[in-house]
Amino acid sequence: MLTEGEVDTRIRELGEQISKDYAGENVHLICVLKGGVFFMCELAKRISVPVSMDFLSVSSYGSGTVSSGAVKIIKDLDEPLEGKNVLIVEDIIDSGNTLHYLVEILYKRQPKNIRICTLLDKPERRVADVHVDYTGFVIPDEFVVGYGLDYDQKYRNLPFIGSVVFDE
Ligand SMILES: O=P(O)(O)OC[C@H]1O[C@H](OP(=O)(O)OP(=O)(O)O)[C@H](O)[C@@H]1O
Ligand SMILES: Nc1nc2[nH]cnc2c(=O)[nH]1
Repeated sequence: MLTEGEVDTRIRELGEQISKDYAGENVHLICVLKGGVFFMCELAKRISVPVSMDFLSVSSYGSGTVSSGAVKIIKDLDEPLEGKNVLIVEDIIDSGNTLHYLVEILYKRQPKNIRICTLLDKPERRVADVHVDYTGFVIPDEFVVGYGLDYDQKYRNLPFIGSVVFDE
């Protein structure tokens, strides 16, 4: 769907935009594991203001076989967020549930502000409201892998974004 060159060029552009927007400030990048890790590392290299980084992992609350959409933190951040310019870095926003609930949880830690940067956005699938500040690419409703995104924990290491064709 997207070549390595297209992704790299877009990440460079996002880094430039973020560096302008945070000029004179620090930015605290938060990676949502595992998928966000490749994008965050590449993005961090393209940001010219001082950067700090932290990592968390979430899982969804299930109720029977149906998920409520809400998430819980299963690996928390190492550092407090109070007074920081927080930029959450994600590989993809799909239903929006992960970020909708995560932002709600993290705001309680009194950051100066929280913004969201995602490499990919599938707006057609949105069910929860999320304000996205930086988007790499808006993509159609197809299942994608690569650049951190997995299929059954595989293909995260592909340096491009591929669309998976499932057999009928
Ligand atoms: O907008 P949503 O519908 O909530 O989906 C987006 C979330 O799904 C993916 O994570 P996943 O749960 O696959 O975990 P992973 O990053 O460890 O693969 C992705 O990295 C986002 O965190
Ligand atoms: N790997 C992968 N994970 C997702 N999570 C939400 N949408 C997707 C997708 O298209 N691919």
